[in-house]
Amino acid sequence: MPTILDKVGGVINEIEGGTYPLWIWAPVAVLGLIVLRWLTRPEPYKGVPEPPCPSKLWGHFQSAHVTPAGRHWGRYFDVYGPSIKVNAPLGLVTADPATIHHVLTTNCYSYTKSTFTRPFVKRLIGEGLVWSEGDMHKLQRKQLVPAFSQEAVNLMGPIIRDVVERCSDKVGQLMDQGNGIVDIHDIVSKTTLDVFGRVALNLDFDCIEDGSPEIRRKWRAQSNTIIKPDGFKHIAVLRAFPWIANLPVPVIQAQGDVKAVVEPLAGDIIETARRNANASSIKGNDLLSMLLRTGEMTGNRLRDNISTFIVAGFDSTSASATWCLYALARNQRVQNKLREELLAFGREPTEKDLASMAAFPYFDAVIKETLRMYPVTDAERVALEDDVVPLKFPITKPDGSKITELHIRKGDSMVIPFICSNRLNLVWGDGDNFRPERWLDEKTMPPKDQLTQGWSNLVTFSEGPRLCIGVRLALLEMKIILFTLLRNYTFSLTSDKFEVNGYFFASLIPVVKGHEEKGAYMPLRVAHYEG
Ligand code: HEM
Repeated sequence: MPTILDKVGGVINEIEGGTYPLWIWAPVAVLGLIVLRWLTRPEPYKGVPEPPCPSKLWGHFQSAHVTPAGRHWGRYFDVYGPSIKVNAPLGLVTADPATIHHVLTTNCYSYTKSTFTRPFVKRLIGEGLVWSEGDMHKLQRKQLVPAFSQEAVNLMGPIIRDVVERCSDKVGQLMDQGNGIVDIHDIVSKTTLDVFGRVALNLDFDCIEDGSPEIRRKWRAQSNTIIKPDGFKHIAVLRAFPWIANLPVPVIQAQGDVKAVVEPLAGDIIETARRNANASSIKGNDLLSMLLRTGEMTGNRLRDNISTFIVAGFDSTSASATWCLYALARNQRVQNKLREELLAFGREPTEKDLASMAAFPYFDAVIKETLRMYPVTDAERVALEDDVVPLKFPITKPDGSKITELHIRKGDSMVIPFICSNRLNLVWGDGDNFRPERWLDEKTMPPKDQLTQGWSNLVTFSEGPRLCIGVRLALLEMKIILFTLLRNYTFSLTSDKFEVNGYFFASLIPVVKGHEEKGAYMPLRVAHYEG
């Protein structure tokens, strides 16, 4: 009985007027079908404006990398609106709130981190919550969420205060040693690393007193390698050929160095706890103790998540607090007004006071404005299936008609630069201005339907099922750091010409003009607050 393949082969043989064996015509037919499908595929993101490409060789990579964070895409959004299209592998670059909501919330599990981002995340922090996708993510999230409830986070308050008091004392010493100039980025990042040692593992890294040099040196080395002007080449090559991520190239594998230090520490503690105690007798308000008590997550998964919390939590929180102190140093009026409010409170605020912020309207506004202006990360996604995404801001075609939604094909990628979304001039009017007052009067805020739907209508902590799990912890820690330092010290710029720009690598790294060789650096003039 002739099969369908024999029949197709027969037809081809008839057309060709010859007789070809199956092993010749079958691959030719399959290849032909693939080429035909490829040639007739619909154009990705049809109708979306495509700004000129700055480099034939590097596309937008080089310019986006060497331009301070947000400015490369931001200036296109000012001209073309918040949806633009660029060459693969980036695809759609969007700050449109409706698209963002659809991708991050409504249809979150139909979009995954890209083939570039996932191996990078795995090397950096392991196969924990940030790395996981789909059902695995839902399960891990369910197991971990109780450890990040407001109640659980409030219990971490005393640990954070203890470390931050040490930080405040150290700032005084550094001030004396450095003629009043202190690298705020360095001391705040040591502080948050110490906080995370304690709140994640109940372990004292003692970074404030220059302990645990290995973790600090490795983190600094890897971020400073990537933010160098030619660091984009590593990223561009990895994006084009994601399989390279597995090669034993030092600059690539260095991205796993911090995990390599943290993981054995977490692994040892988990193993000791498993051997020595029954779960209910484990004491401590740190994340590991809490998770060991619930017993829902064990072994390597638990270890990878503890390592995830440290790496995802310490640098993002430290960068946010550092940018806040910088913004206050640039805006003395705001700093004075804020300090007045903090001192007027008259007693030590409890964790509850800090969580509600009802007593601190201006502090609340300053924190929101900092996290609007300086979101420390952004997102990339790849569609797992064909989809249609809505646009809040329709695209006007040359013939005057409007595009109100975009057709996405399986495999299409997109970039969501959070910093541009939070500063979109179309929405905020003066997106690049640090103006906490905008949060104090709802009438001066943009309409809600033009904003994203994450924490405080910002996308800083993402939104939807993958909203940052550590948001409450990050906010409490930031508030304790700022409250403590502003009560004791004043901060100002070192000179009128001081210029600092942010560059992305795992967080928003401050780089000072004229001191680029130092990498991450934020020198500020610090003095005791005399009252
Ligand atoms: C100001 C500080 C912080 C900012 C701005 C921030 C921002 C973010 C953002 C934007 C995401 C989503 C990433 C994505 O899906 O592509 C995220 C996820 C995450 N963050 Fe944070 N984060 C901060 C602090 C923290 C802290 C303190 C922790 C502590 C453990 C933490 C742990 C995580 C984890 C585990 C995820 C993955 C959540 C999931 O996929 O379900 N973050 N964070």
